[in-house]
Amino acid sequence: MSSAAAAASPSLSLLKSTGAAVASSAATRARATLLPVSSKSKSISTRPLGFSAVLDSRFTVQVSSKVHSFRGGRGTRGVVSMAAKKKSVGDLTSADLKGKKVFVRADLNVPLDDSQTITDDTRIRAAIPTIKYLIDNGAKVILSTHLGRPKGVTPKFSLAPLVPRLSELLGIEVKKADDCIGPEVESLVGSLPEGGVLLLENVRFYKEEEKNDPEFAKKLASLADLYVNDAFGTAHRAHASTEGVTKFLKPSVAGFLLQKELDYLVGAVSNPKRPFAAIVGGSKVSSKIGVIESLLEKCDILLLGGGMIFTFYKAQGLSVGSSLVEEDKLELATSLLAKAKAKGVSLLLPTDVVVADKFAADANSKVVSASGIEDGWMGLDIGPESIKTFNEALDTTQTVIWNGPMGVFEMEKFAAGTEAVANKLAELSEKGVTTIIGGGDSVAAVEKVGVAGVMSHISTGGGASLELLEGKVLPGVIALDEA
Ligand SMILES: Nc1ncnc2c1ncn2[C@@H]1O[C@H](COP(=O)(O)OP(=O)(O)OP(=O)(O)O)[C@@H](O)[C@H]1O
Ligand SMILES: O=C(O)[C@H](O)COP(=O)(O)O
Repeated sequence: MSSAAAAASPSLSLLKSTGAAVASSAATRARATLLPVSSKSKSISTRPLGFSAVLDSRFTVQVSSKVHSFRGGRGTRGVVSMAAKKKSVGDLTSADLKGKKVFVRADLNVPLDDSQTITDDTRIRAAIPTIKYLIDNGAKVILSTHLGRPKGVTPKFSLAPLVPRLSELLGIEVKKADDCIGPEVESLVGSLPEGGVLLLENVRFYKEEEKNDPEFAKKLASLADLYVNDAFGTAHRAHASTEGVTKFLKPSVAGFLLQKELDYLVGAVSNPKRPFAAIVGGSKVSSKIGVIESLLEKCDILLLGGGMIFTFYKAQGLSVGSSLVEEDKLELATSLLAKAKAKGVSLLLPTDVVVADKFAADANSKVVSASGIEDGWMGLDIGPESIKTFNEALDTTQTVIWNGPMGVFEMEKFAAGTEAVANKLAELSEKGVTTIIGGGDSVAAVEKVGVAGVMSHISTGGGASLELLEGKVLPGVIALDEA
């Protein structure tokens, strides 16, 4: 049985009582979201986007002595810093590349099904521009990646299934080594022609990779003359092939994908066209604290969805039935709401939810107000009134970043909220709004809805994009040479 009886009036007074900017009507909400914006936008620098733009001073201190800080309205209350640019593969000409052995670290960690067929080749396609550029300029490409999290040599994590797709996309026959270091690899590298590509075996077959072992990094480096890091998805890992190797190879430069990811995720977020909205969902508030806190410093509007909202509801004194709640994060939820209020950020929590009588695709479900969740029911999606409110808020924006689904979108019954956000962002993107999808499940949702092609940027890194948005240092980026 499924009924969609939206309960009349959610307990907005409760939601408002701690200061969350949850307004009581769509019109009021629209005004609420617009009010803080003008005071903020005037004080933001209009520097061109570049991946040298960084989220906070921690990021830049180590890469440049030339750091400019901007202090302005609420959006820049944290220090938004700019550092000198990283050197890019595009800065290297055929004079630099012809005949040179180039170690390219990509993130080709793609999903494979039980028959070892690639089920999503996005990461392979994303790595192609850098490899092609190197091929076209006569370099000998030594391509390295990890696949999965193997413990030692594990046949199911071999890179062999990647070779046909890589060859097809590059239009050349890609060779594969059975190892990533050692005499056999050295001999294959020795016979690589200019414009040839050799794929090394899974670099995580060696435990030394994740330990960032200097001797292992040195062995990888000894294969090549210079280094290109295009593995954005792994840039948050200080591993031998992402960080260690840069100590032995000069120049060490950024690939085109890495550069594009940083342009969007760092550039657009630290210097956004305003109004700037962030949509944060996903299962738990604990895994998104850092990103929420960081975005509260920068955004004008914050929309929250997913399993985490029930911790916020409970912190407001609402009943949440058997919804996902992190009891030890109730105080934190209250303080995040207070922080949003103090910063003048328009924080919207869903005012209605889709509840189910069990966590299953065939559960009975109904729509209730945020204050109407009964015992025995769990919230698994945001409701139609919330979708409408979120859409109205998003209609006022110029930049939107989205991380984490609004509900259990893997089950059709609870996918409407996530799909509505995906469709809204597609519509806004077509109108010129900058739309950035921050990796992980939100990317899967956008692909499921079939609107991936229209977004301004879809990150290839789940964990890496989250860490970047939290303002954390990415070791794989820091280690690269400055331009
Ligand atoms: N109301 C809810 N109750 C329980 N689970 C939920 C709810 N809403 C969303 N989820 C689940 O949250 C999961 C995604 O959460 P997660 O925090 O991993 O998001 P993410 O940012 O996309 O993560 P990642 O980047 O690691 O994939 C989805 O599998 C979804 O089913
Ligand atoms: O899929 C990812 O997020 C990256 O490839 C990094 O993988 P890891 O989380 O196993 O380091």
